[in-house]
This record gives sequence, structure tokens and C-alpha cells, in this order.
Amino acid sequence: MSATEDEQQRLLQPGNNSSDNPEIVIASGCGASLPCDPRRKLHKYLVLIIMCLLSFGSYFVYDNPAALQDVMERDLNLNNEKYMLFYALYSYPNVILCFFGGFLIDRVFGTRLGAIIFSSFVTIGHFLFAAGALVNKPGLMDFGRFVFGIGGESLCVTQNTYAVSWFKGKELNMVFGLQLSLSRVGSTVNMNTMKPLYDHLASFMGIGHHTLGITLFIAGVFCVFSLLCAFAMAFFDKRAERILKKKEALTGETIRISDVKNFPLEVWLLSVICVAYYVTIFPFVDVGLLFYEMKFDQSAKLASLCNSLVYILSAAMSPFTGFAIDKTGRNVFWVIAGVVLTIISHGLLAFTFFNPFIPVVLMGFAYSIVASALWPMASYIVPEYQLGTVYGLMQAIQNLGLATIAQAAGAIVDTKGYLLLEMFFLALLCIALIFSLLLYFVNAYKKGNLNLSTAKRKQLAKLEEKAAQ
Ligand SMILES: C[C@H](NC(=O)[C@@H](N)CCCCN)C(=O)O
Repeated sequence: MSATEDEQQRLLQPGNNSSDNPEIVIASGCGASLPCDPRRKLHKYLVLIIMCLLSFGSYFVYDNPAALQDVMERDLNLNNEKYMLFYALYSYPNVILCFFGGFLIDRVFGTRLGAIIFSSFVTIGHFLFAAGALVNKPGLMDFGRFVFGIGGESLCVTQNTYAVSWFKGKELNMVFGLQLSLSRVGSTVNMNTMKPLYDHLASFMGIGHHTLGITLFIAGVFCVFSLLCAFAMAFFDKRAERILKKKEALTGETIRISDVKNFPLEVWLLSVICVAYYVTIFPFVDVGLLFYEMKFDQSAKLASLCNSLVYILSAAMSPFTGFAIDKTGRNVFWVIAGVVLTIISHGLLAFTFFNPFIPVVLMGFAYSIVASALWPMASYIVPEYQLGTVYGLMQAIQNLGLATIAQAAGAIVDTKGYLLLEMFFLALLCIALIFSLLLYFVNAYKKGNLNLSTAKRKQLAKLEEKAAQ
């Protein structure tokens, strides 16, 4: 008997009933111990940690330019436009690539190989970026960000499809919240460590592009770490598939590009909500620093704290908001509530001189709600074999919005000022709200389950299971 068969045999040995499912059997040996049994919660949560760390490196290095903006502009002699190109080169290609990335995950690579390939793109892209800084070649840095971008967004797609495959039906919203949380820890740690790291290296190497390059190389360690997580995830996922005989449960259906035109209306509504909402968060944070300094007369340090609070709060709150959504269900109502709170927050920032910390805390909280409730909804609308493509599509549209609105936001600030920018964001949030209401009505009309309570969803799942037997 091979090791694999032996492990399967031990896990399936009769007589050892699990507490949460009488059909689950355990026996001695690591394969059947609590942390190693893929049907056990403990094993799932251990795998969840690896799943969450998949995108840690990518989120960490994504905002390296923001953390080192002044250093980059000085050491590489860049103007604002060239600096912003590092972000545009990440977003623009993804308008197309991320959709195909999602399709390739569904049709060609599968989630496991997809995660390894896209993590490799992230790592190689970032090291090219660092090498470009080391030898003072901004062109190489641009190319590095482009390669990084190819991997970064599609890696998020693989992370989402892993989450659905392991947690569909139970803790999915909390899992999405936790993923967001750890990713945001990545952004926040980056924001607070890169400059001190550069300053430390500069204290004995001196300032300049060499020091910048070494700093970026060190940051790349997190990408290597996430790449290792992609290999570990592939191992655990393959093992779970083998032990739980997941392959036998597959329908054998595969996605075709032409399926996109038959996607339910809800997919398109979700995509519009996603883009209209996210363009009022990410680009707002990008330009937030000067906003707090100019409108609220804050010191640079206080403004930086205020600006990073949206991400810090979402890192802290998302697992809890996700947990609450799991308990209650009704994802569309949660999204509507999150969008309304964001409208209040932007409204306060636009029209009042209240302490900006209050609306910013509100925004961080609202963003956690929307992110935890929005992304899991895709898994209620389409079958699993189409999920990568749907996430790819949503992120492609999101990137189109992010790339264009980021540029528009800069232009609006330059020519019309912050009040108009805030009104622009408020208009976009109203679009997000209208489409969320539309989503509610369309799905209710079709008797869909997007806004059902968790109890009702469980009842339906049981009925479907019975009907399938
Ligand atoms: C969960 C969601 N993810 C995204 O929006 C992705 N497109 C990745 C963005 C990465 C850029 N920093 C989120 O981060 O809220």
C-alpha cells in the first residue's frame, strides 16, 4: 500500500466518529490527527492562515512606492507623473490581463498552479523593480511593475477561488474578511517600515539609488514568503482533494469565453458596485495625505496617521464584520449599509470641518463591511467552475476604474480642488448605492439567495442536497 493510500485508509477507517459529523471518521497517525484531517475545523483554519498569507507579499510591495515616494523622486530624479506611472502600470494591464488570468485559472491552470504562476510573476516583477532602482534604470522599474501587475491581481483571484473551494456555505464572509485583514496588515506594515529601513541603510551606505534598490530587495523577501505559501497551499489542497475525493464531486463542466455573455445580470451589477465603490476608497487614500494637511491643517505626521487609518481599521475590523455577515446572511443589505456609511463619511469630510478622524474611522469600518459582504456574493451567483472568470472580470472592471479615476482625481485636485473631488466621490457612491438597490430587486425578483438570511440559506442547501441524492 502506498503512503497516500495508507493515509486515506487511516482517515476513512470506520469506528471513530467525529463530533461535528457522524460520517467523519478519524484514526491514529498524523493524517487523522486534528490538525491534519482536512475535514476538521482546526486543519481548515491552519490552511486558512496560509491562504491569507498568499497575498501578503503582493500587498506589501504594491505600496512600496507610496511608502518611499519622496525618496524615489529624489534618488531616481522622478517627477510626479513618472512616479504615478508605477501605479498606472500595475492597473492598466489588468483591465485585460486579470480577466484572462481568471479564465486561465478556471480553464487551464486550475487554482493551485495558477497561484504558483501568479506568485512567481509577483516575485520576479518586484525583483526587477528593485534591480531597476539599484542600477538607476526607471525603465526597468516600470517593466518590473508591469510584470508584478500581471501576477498581483490574478493572485487575488486564485485566493478568492481557494476561499470558496474550502469555505463555501459556512464561514465564507469571515474568511474574505480575514484575507482582507491580513492583506491590509501587509500594506500597513509596508507604510510604517520601509522609510525607517531605508533611513537605517542610508546611515551607513549613504542615500541614493543603491540604498533604495537594497531596501526594495529586502521588501521582496515577503514576496518569496508568499510564493512559498502558494506551494504549501497547492500541497494541502491537492492532499484534501485526494482524501475527500473532491474530484468525484466535480461536474466535469468547463468554462468557455462565450459563457461571459450568459453571466447572470447580478454579476454585472456586482462589478459596477465594486468599481463605483472602490474608486472612492483607494484613490482617495492615494491623495489623502495632502487633503488632511490642507483642509484640516494637520501636521504631516498626523495627516499620515489619519490617512492610513482606513486600512488599519479595515485590517482590524474585517474578520469581525465578516463574522457578523456569516451569522446574519443578507449580504446585499450589508453592502447597502456599508455604502451609506461611506457616503456619510465622505459627506462629513467634504462639507464640515469636524475632526476628520471621526469620518475616517467610519470609512474604515464601512469599507470592511462592503469588502467582506461584496466579494463572497459571486459564489452564490455562478457555479464554482466559472468563479475564477467572474472574479477576474470584476477585478478587470475595478482596475479600469482605478486607473482612470486615479488620474482624474489628480486632475480634479489640481484644477478644481478637494471639495469638487469629494463631490465626485459622492456621485460615484450614489451610483454604487443605486446599483446595490438594483441588485437587491433583481435578485429578489429571481428568487435568488443573495439577500437571504443564513438560516434560510442553510435550509435551501439541505433541500438541494436531498434532491440531489
Ligand atoms: C479584496 C479587495 N481586493 C482588491 O480590490 C484587489 N483588486 C486587490 C487590490 C490590491 C491593491 N492593493 C481589497 O483589497 O479590498
